[in-house]
Amino acid sequence: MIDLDGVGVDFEGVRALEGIDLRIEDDEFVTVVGPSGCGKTTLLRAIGGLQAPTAGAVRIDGDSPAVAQAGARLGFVFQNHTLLPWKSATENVTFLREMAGEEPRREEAQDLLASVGLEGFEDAKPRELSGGMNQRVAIARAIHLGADVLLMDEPFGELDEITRDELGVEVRDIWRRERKTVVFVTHSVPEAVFLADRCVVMGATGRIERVFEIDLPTSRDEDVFGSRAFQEQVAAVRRTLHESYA
Ligand SMILES: Nc1ncnc2c1ncn2[C@@H]1O[C@H](COP(=O)(O)OP(=O)(O)OP(=O)(O)O)[C@@H](O)[C@H]1O
Repeated sequence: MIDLDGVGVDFEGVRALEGIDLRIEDDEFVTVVGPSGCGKTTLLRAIGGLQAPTAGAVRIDGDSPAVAQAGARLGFVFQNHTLLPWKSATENVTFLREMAGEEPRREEAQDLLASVGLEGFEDAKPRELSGGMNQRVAIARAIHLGADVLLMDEPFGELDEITRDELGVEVRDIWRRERKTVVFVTHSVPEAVFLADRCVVMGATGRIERVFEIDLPTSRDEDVFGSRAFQEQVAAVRRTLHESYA
């Protein structure tokens, strides 16, 4: 369980986060949505131990994020996939465990690559793969690391809309299969609603404006985008954002 208790972050004169109280249960898929500069990345960095809060505390199963990170319980997937350009897809997936002194588990890595749609690309280098394919490798890498918690910051931000939709469906499938806790930051309202069990809407002041329980089937495919339930919830989240920024 991830517990944020009164978390605030100040950067010399800029209040990026204020009074964030949020509890994320194990195996939950939580999205964080809001416009540029509202503090989404800072929130994710605070959860991941990459940014120390100036107020309040973050706990992951009772531990500090630094302890959780040292135990490889946190996996990061960022907009820029941060793969090593000279390594193959398989080597990029196994690399972090090797760094920790383990024997590479190539077969397991290749099964994971197949499960994210990359069968046949095991030996390809990042430059030989599209942006969406490289993000799939980065997701496989985080899962291979054995992290219980995936922290994803705009991982599809640079991809075209169709690829984003496809990857969204895949990430939900992976999440269901692997039983991970996911915190996923995006500025896309439809993406935030499609992926989430709960969607956290950030307000202009670096605060949580509202948390929506998303009422959609657990198993979701592209058909969800056309459903009335989906469109109504997208509209409700949009209304909250517009009210907050009015
Ligand atoms: N290292 C830093 N030093 C100073 N100010 C910062 C730093 N990091 C973030 N900020 C400021 O904190 C606020 C929140 O930034 P943050 O990156 O968390 O927003 P965001 O919602 O993720 O934006 P985006 O969607 O553009 O990535 C912004 O005003 C930003 O300029």
